[in-house]
Formats: sequence, C-alpha cells, structure tokens
Amino acid sequence: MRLMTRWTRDEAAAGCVLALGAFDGLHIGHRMLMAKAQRIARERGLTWGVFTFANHPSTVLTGENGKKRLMGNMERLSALRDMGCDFVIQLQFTPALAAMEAEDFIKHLAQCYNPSHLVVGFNYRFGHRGAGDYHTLKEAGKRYNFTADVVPPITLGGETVSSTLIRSCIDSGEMQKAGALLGRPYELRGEVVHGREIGRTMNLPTANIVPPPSRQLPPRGVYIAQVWTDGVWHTAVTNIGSNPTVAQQGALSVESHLLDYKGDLYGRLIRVRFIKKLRGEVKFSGVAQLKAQIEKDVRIARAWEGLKI
Ligand SMILES: Cc1cc2nc3c(=O)[nH]c(=O)nc-3n(C[C@H](O)[C@H](O)[C@H](O)COP(=O)(O)O)c2cc1C
Ligand SMILES: Nc1ncnc2c1ncn2[C@@H]1O[C@H](COP(=O)(O)OP(=O)(O)OP(=O)(O)O)[C@@H](O)[C@H]1O
Repeated sequence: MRLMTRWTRDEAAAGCVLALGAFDGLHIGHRMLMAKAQRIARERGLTWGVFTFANHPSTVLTGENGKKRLMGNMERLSALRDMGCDFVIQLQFTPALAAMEAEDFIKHLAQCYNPSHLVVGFNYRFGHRGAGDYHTLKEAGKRYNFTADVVPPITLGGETVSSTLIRSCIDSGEMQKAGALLGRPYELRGEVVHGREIGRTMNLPTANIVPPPSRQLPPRGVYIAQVWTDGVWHTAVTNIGSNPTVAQQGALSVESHLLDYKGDLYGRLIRVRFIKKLRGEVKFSGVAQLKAQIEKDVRIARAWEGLKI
C-alpha cells in the first residue's frame, strides 16, 4: 500500500477508484463504503484508494482542539492495508484547504490523482463552508471525466452509524454499543510505562499506558478488557483513573492487570480493547479493601472469559 501526503500529481493513481472522507475509527459504515470502492475497482480492473486527512478537519474548523480521535493514524493505515487498499492519500487539513472552494477542491483532486470513479457517503461535504456534496461531485464529474457513487446511510438498531455517535457511546462508557458500531471493540495502544509499582505488592501487577491527549477515552472506571501482547490476546481488568486510594493527586492512567500472565511488559507495545464497563473508580479506605474489590473484578472477568457474554 502506498501512502501519499501531498497534493501533487501522481501518475500511478490515474484511473483509480477513490473513497473520500474523514474516516475516523473505520466504523462499519466506513467499511461498507470502502468495500464498495474495492468491489468497483476489482470489477473494472482498477486500483482503489482512500482520500483522507492526517488531522481531523474539526481541529481547523472549530478552532479548538477538535474532536477526540477514535484511532491513531498508524493504526488506521495498518487497518486500511489489511482491507486491501492500494494507496492512501492522507493530507494535512490546513486553513488554506478549509478555505478552498468546492470547485477548486474537485479540480485539484482531478489534476493530481485523475480518478475515474469516486465513492462517498450520503452526508459527505467538502469545500469552503461544506458547500459541495455528492450532487456537486456527480455534476463536476461530467467535466473532469469521472463518475461518482453515493452510499446510503448504514444504520444499526435504527441509528445511523457515525464517528460522532461512537464518541458519545465511549464517553458514556457504553463500550458494547461502541464495539458494535465499530465492528470491533474500542482499542487504545501504547508502550508500557512504569507506574508506582504498588500493584505488584498486592499481587496484582498492572501494565500502564499513556494514550495521547488527542484520543477519545472511556470514562474513569473499571472494565473487562482484552490485552494484546506478542501476538496473543489476554483477558484483563483495566482501570482508567487516578488511583485515589493510593495517590493524592495522581495523573490519569490506563492500567491493565492481565489474568494468568507472568512476564515483564515494560517498554512493550500493548493493545487494550475495552469490552464492558464494570464499575466506577472508588476511593477505598485502604489497600486491603482495594485489593478485595479488584479480586472481585477479576472473578467477573474470568466468568466473562468462560462465557464470552
Ligand atoms: C482492575 C483495577 C481496578 C482498580 N480500581 C481502583 C479503584 O476503584 N480505586 C483506586 O483508587 N484505584 C483502583 N485501581 C488502581 C490501583 O490503585 C493501582 O492499580 C495500584 O495502586 C497500582 O498502581 P501502580 O501500577 O502505579 O503500581 C484499580 C486497578 C485495577 C487494575
Ligand atoms: N453510516 C454511514 N453510512 C454511509 N456512509 C457513511 C456513514 N458514515 C459515514 N459515511 C461516509 O463515510 C465517509 C467518511 O465520513 P465521516 O468520516 O465524516 O463519517 P462520520 O462517521 O459521519 O463522521 P462524523 O460523525 O465525525 O461526522 C463520508 O463519505 C461519509 O458520508
């Protein structure tokens, strides 16, 4: 899979099928759209690619920090590669790009990548103040020699799937619903860093990661989780919080106790998948009470592991 990060003419892309969008999280709606782009490309013997942005457009459009991300760029690129994508055009969304008129945007797209077909969703907007939509694309295609397809809303349980809906599920701890909309459990990745090393004194060692501030975090509390390390998924209990029982003003940490795992994880890359929220974070009167509660959390996770409920 090739990665392009600039608006430059790319002869190799000529004639391709292109899927356009912000594509944060690669949820089941995004995947349906991409499956369509891939199917059309394969039927016509063409390559297919994704046109997207390295930063979420909201980082420029809202003037604040923008929407929290459901996926890091590396994670997204590796998922797109696994989906069989031939190339990704991942540009920086800048104020200049936000100010580009819809017609100019199409002109740039046509001149740089010369696609023969575009695939967008029903609510895709582009150009200054979101003036362009799929009608604009279809019309412009007559002049720039491409056709365009629009994907109708993909829904789940009567709701239109969207990155916004998934963010709000994660924000309220509805991890099972978030997982259903994503088509996989919500995941954070990171290198295991050193904590206070109190966990091991309770016989409950934890692997701590520090997700980037740009990532959407589930609310503070304890979760049944799965942790990936060295190619194996382990059932785990994960706490997101500041450990009020043992810390005065602890920083927020994401720490997982892997069931039935012995080994040194410091410095390793782990993936933490959030399956189900069990409870909120509690300030216990002492370490003994905290330990008893975590052991209870572990028993629930073990029962889940047996049943996979
Ligand atoms: C499953 C799980 C649940 C936890 N629940 C709480 C909690 O409710 N209250 C709390 O103060 N700390 C909680 N903790 C955090 C512990 O205080 C922390 O793991 C312990 O102090 C070890 O920290 P360390 O990794 O910095 O050594 C929890 C940790 C885990 C793994
Ligand atoms: N549920 C869906 N059904 C069909 N197409 C979709 C769906 N969700 C997104 N798309 C399309 O996928 C592309 C990427 O859209 P985008 O990343 O803005 O998705 P989104 O989930 O709607 O995000 P947000 O909630 O942040 O607006 C667009 O072409 C969009 O129209």
